[in-house]
Amino acid sequence: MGEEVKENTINRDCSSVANTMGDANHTVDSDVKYYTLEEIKTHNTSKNTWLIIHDKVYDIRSFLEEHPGGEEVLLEQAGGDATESFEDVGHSTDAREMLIQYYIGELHMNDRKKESTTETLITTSGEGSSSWTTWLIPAVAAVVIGIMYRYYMLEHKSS
Ligand code: HEM
Repeated sequence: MGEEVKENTINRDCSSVANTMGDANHTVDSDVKYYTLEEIKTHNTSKNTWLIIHDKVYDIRSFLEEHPGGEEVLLEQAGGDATESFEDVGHSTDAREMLIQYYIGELHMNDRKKESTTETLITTSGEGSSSWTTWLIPAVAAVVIGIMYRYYMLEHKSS
């Protein structure tokens, strides 16, 4: 009981923080609860099990015994980000749809990884430079061959 009251207070605090974050959230749905990583980490036992998958927070306490992959794997990830292990297994569409039942909120914006944005930037710039060299090397080669051919023809004519 006491814990529930505490959680509600934290949730309200978090969503008010999220509401003040402005453009980072685009339109902020006031019904969505935002949880900090610090709070999620405290839900790491078999009686109190939260997981993060793709920046969404799930309370999977009631699902532990039902999980076809066993409860151990879930408990290993409890209180943390299970996105990678969840994806590594290659869960079915059914498994993904099941997640909805356990959804309780979102990972706080400040605790989300920014890696994906960096990766995209690196990939984009990498692709850009590779397409540039793709046409430059054959173009230079064609010009050099053209000049060599011209010299060869001139020499051939004069002799
Ligand atoms: C709440 C999150 C999860 C849900 C709803 C879920 C659901 C399911 C379902 C329905 C299956 C049956 C196969 C399928 O339909 O894909 C399954 C299998 C499996 N899951 Fe999960 N899973 C969750 C999280 C995880 C995590 C975090 C891990 C790894 C750490 C994991 C590991 C496995 C493994 C290893 C199997 C294969 C079991 C087998 O084929 O013997 N699952 N899961």
